[in-house]
Amino acid sequence: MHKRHVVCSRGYSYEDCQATADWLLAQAAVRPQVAIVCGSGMGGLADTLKDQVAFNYKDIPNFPLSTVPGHAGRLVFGTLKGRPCVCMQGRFHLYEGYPVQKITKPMRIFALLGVETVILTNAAGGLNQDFKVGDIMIIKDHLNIAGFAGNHPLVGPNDDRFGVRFPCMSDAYDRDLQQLALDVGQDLGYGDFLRDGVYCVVGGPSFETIAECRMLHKLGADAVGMSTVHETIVARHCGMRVFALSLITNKAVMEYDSEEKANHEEVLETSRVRASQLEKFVSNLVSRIKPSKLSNS
Ligand SMILES: O=P(O)(O)O[C@@H]1C[C@H](O)[C@@H](CO)O1
Ligand SMILES: Nc1nc2[nH]cnc2c(=O)[nH]1
Repeated sequence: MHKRHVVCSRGYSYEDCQATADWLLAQAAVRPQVAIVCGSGMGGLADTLKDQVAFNYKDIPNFPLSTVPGHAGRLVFGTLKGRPCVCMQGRFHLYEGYPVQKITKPMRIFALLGVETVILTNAAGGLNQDFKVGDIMIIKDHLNIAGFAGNHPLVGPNDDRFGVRFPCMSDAYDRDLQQLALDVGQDLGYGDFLRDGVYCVVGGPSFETIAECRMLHKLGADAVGMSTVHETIVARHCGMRVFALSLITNKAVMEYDSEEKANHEEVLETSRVRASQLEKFVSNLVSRIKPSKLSNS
């Protein structure tokens, strides 16, 4: 009981999430079916929403703040090809010093807004040697190594109003949405740079050593990044469908004689180069997702 009180008082309780959702519902007329989280340098996606109502994170009650270059810190409501959406122009990462419950709180707020589908995007380093910089990887599964050791967003008292104590994750990434994304990619002529694979989350903020990259690749990861997995787990816990993609912004350094060095500038530059194609890809995907219930917006 005492422990529950401590967790609630930190601002992650059902009531805290509901208060933020109610505040947003009172400010914005759009009732979003789809929530989109923009990865590093991919915030331009949010600018493509029509009839926008946008909030700076600092003005939203009980919302975290973005601290990373390439993450603007705005929540944008609007429509994408006529579909009501909400877009996070900037996300939160463990390395910013936030507890994992805080960086995933927006997922719970989205569920309370009535969102059915979450689309997560990220920048990631390519571990799969067949991948090239600029490839888009549809995430089919993840490795949550920190989660094995207890740094997991669902640690703590479970509130059944969100979801069950022991949620299944073998279906974390919706297979129908993966197939739909492949179809969309083919239709757009993106076949040459569309891949699928396993994403591994690490804590960051340092990029990986050569030995770490080799280890993660041997463990089955095709790409490595610092986000997305925690959001996926919480979104699934709340019953939302998840589609996620990685833009391969750099090749993970796997050889000791390599002169390459991972850096955030390259990440942002690759995102900039692929920005308009990513926007097209996500907006076409959104337009082809079938809502499970009719929206009143
Ligand atoms: O928010 P994402 O996962 O796209 O950001 C990645 C991981 C780090 O925040 C940053 C490193 O360049 O990009
Ligand atoms: N951990 C990690 N995150 C990234 N985000 C973009 N590229 C990378 C990378 O190489 N490693």
